[in-house]
Amino acid sequence: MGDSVMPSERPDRLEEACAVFGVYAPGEDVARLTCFGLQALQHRGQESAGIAVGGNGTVVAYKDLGLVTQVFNESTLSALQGDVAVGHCRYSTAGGGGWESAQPHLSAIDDVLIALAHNGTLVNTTRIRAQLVGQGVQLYSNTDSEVAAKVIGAETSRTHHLREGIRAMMCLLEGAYAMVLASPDALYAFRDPNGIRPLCIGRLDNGGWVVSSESCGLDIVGATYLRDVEPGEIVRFSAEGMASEQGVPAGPRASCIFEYVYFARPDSVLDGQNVYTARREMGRILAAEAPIDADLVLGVPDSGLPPALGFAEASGIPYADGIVKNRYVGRSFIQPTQAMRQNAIRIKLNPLPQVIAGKRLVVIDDSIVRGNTSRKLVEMLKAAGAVEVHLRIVSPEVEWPCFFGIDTDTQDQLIAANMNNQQMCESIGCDSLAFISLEGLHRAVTADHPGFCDACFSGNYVIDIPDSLQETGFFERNRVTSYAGGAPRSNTTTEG
Ligand SMILES: O=P(O)(O)OC[C@H]1O[C@H](OP(=O)(O)OP(=O)(O)O)[C@H](O)[C@@H]1O
Ligand SMILES: NC(=O)CC[C@H](N)C(=O)O
Ligand code: SF4
Ligand SMILES: [Mg+2]
Repeated sequence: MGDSVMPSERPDRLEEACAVFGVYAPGEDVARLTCFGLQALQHRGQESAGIAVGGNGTVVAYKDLGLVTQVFNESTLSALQGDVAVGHCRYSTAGGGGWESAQPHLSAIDDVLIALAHNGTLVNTTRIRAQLVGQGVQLYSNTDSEVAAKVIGAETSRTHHLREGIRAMMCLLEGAYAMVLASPDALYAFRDPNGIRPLCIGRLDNGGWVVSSESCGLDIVGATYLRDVEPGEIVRFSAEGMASEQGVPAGPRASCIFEYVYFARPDSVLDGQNVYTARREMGRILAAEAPIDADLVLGVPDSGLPPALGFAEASGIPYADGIVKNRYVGRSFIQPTQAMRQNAIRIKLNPLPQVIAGKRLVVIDDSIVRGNTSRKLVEMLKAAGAVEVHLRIVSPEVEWPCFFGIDTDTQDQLIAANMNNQQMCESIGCDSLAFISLEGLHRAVTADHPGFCDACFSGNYVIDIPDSLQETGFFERNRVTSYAGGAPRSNTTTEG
């Protein structure tokens, strides 16, 4: 295997983040609860789904390619009986898209199995994978996540303590990880030292425990939100209750700010901040930062709707439903043919000429990555009779790739990394284009901690990006440079 992050076959648009879910609840149908949790988190990844259940001295798993409801039915669920379960929905960032890369990944500790589910991307697995192979450990996929599972297995075999195995993995592997792990009799949850991807804990009425990427996963199974897993923390749920320890020291806090803009569901609360409220506030702030004279404010469904409401409130321009979304078209469920791909947005979005004809529109979307969505959308809106289309985007320009669990493409594909505002406007065909400022975005998101990752906007990566990944992600001119908004630091390290 080469680099951890797939260098080729990137998607056309911003993609998702993966979901993890875990339950410890003896006496409950833990697989069924996990299946419901995964359905609430389906927006985070649609390539594969899997559930592993621990009990009776072992762990069994079932996983396949497809959506949760395609993979699981009554008979697959009823075969998964136990006290503890972990589940996963995947959007691949490392390794291929085949069955063997689907999660959870199993690992053997002598004759006992464990199952691991991972959201995030690890940036330094190449050398560690080679070491594992050298030790005779068999890996079945080329994903970063399976390397983590096998490190935990190998280190636990050596030390005879699962927590030591998890701790060793946390010391060895760098990058973003929110993970849940099932053993035959306990559930573990742990998060990288920077807390990049989200992970929260809830409690069932009967005393069971639930862990979920987003709090909307707790809501669907009737669990009460307790708190988020802390950066570097290992939490264990078992017959002795909940026990916490610091696996590795916490580093600078860098929770993904893009979760609030696009990835997470609006009804989720991440680290104390509700996503809907943050999105509405982003719209308000953008209205103050980039005012425009227009007749109507439209949001691009779904994630553009709350900020459009905020923009309308702050600007006094009436809000209107002018774009209809086909809710049965998934994010990456049915891949269109090449010819259809050009028009993919038409499958999903359709303007309402009855509302927009003859009107000057402000159109709010969450992000522009390659610019394909906005270009097609503006064309459709003008064909439907809009006289002016002013695009307002509630994230700053995406100019840098993400190496922490999101496919934001390589720098040469990012429109804002290649064009200035006027060129983007011409390329997209809009009458004006403005993005929220980075400072404005930070002001809209007030979580219970001060630290966010905003590297895809600022180029300020909290973890050094290995040379091998820089070669696939960055422009030549941006390699081996220092940046970080006036606080220069190297973004270069040699893996290994
Ligand atoms: O500039 P681009 O490369 O086109 O990417 C940006 C678009 O990608 C996302 O939408 P997407 O259609 O993926 O999903 P959504 O329906 O959840 O908004 C995002 O909401 C933007 O609309
Ligand atoms: N989006 C994610 O979190 C991906 C998890 C993991 N890196 C994989 O590719 O399977
Ligand atoms: S680089 Fe962007 S998308 Fe990736 S973790 Fe940081 S803020 Fe989130
Ligand atoms: Mg969109």
